[in-house]
Amino acid sequence: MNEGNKGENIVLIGFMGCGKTSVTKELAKRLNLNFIDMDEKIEKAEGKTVSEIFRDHGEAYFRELETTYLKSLKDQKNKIISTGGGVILREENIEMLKKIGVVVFLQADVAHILKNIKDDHKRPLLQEEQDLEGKISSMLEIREPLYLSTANVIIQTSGKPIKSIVDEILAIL
Ligand SMILES: Nc1ncnc2c1ncn2[C@@H]1O[C@H](COP(=O)(O)OP(=O)(O)OP(=O)(O)O)[C@@H](O)[C@H]1O
Ligand SMILES: O=C(O)C1=C[C@@H](O)[C@@H](O)[C@H](O)C1
Ligand SMILES: [Mg+2]
Repeated sequence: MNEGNKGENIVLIGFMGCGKTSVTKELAKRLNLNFIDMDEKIEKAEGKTVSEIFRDHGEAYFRELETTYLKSLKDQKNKIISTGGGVILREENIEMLKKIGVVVFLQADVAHILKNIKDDHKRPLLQEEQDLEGKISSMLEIREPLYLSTANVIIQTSGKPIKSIVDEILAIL
């Protein structure tokens, strides 16, 4: 893998519903490596879903858990790591992500994101949103520059099947 050693992990970042978890699992299968899904690990450690953590303790508490969990990944090697969509909101997280592995940004447009999340109510920041499309657009406006400046590799995912996205990542790395 290029990009120096960087723990030889692959770290996937991107907006909610861009496909991080699905691509991570497929990449891990193809490379015969283990994967880590940060949201799933935090849920397991807390014994609650992400939505329940937001409901019971608020977003700030979840962000602390996210940073603490990220710190615990510093000695990981040869893993495919899927992050939460908001992991790039903290500068200290960005610095850690860059050290942990090669960072791949799955860049999706609003239509692709909307299609992937519309029947799924597990994302607290989008729950009970009347104008889902408008909300995604305004969040993307703030987050896109952060994803872009964190990433070593950018992959367009809109309209592509998971397998093609994985093929593209493997061709680049
Ligand atoms: N390229 C794609 N083509 C078709 N379906 C997709 C694609 N990417 C994701 N999906 C579907 O969209 C849904 C959300 O995908 P996934 O959970 O992988 O996203 P995520 O980026 O991990 O989201 P979150 O940040 O909320 O964890 C899943 O049902 C998945 O099967
Ligand atoms: O984009 C976000 O801020 C989030 C995305 C999810 O992966 C979860 O980490 C949580 O719902 C917050
Ligand atoms: Mg996910």
